[in-house]
Amino acid sequence: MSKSVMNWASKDGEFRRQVSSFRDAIKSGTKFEPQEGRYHLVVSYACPWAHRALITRSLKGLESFLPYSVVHPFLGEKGWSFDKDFNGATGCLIEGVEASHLRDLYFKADQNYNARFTVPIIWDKHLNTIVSNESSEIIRFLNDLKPETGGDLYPQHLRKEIDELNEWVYHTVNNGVYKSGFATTQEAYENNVKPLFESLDRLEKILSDGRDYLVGGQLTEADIRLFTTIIRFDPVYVGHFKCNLGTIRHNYPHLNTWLKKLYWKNDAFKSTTHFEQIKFHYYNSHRQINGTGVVPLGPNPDIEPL
Ligand SMILES: N[C@@H](CCC(=O)N[C@@H](CS)C(=O)NCC(=O)O)C(=O)O
Repeated sequence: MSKSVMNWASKDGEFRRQVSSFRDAIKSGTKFEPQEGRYHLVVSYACPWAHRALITRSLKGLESFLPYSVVHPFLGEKGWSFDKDFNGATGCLIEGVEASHLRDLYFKADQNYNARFTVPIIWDKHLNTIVSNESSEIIRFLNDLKPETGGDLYPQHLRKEIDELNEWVYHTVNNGVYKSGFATTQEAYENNVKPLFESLDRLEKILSDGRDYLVGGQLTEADIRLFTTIIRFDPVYVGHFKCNLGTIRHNYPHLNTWLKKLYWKNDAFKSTTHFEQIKFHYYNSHRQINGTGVVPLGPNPDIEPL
């Protein structure tokens, strides 16, 4: 790789997320046939993109079809590692596969791979390769694998509305927190943090009629995609990424209620959220913005009771 993995911002001070490289799907009639015992998910509990896959796996009852491994929450010079010495980190766990770091799997899949080593990935034990490292596509094909379980998270009649919402939420919220936090100029920071809060205002308005879900009166991927950013907002993004024009709990009552209901009423959301790993990862790994690695104790509690 030409530049250090710790080098997040471009020369103009703006953070740009790379385009994912492995873009296949587990799907009947393709080389990635749905088969028990064949696929393995790798996540970081800290990562909002990987969290999408964990929530979907759980909602769709794919626990035995898709076992998973958790990387250590510290993201170092060599990328994510399979160290186990942290509460909840599991080591590589993929039978017959030797890997000390996530990058080892990327190089087994493509020895010329020269982009970032990101989670989530889905590993294929038969073909020894990565099926996908793009969370937005992973959650779609997991949804399609078991249409009868957990409701349809991307129903035909709501697709247009979901796509439209996903589009601005992705750029200004999911990625907006990173673009604010990794900005290295005042201008880049302000150019991203303002649209982020405008979008939070817009979401607050959408939820102001007391609805439980963003689109169509039912749980969809739009809720999953927003949840994994909003659950990290007060504990991490407000302080670490300087997204402090407001907090969810104090300034966004409807978003806060939407968040708390998903978390407390649906175990797929609660059981996949690990605040200790989330806080440890961000505050320790990004030393360019938190030089000491000290993890703040608040907010208390991580998420308010219902
Ligand atoms: N587009 C990807 C983004 C995944 C991503 O950026 N993951 C981060 C963790 S939050 C990562 O693994 N970063 C490691 C690195 O960039 O070195 C997706 O949605 O799956």
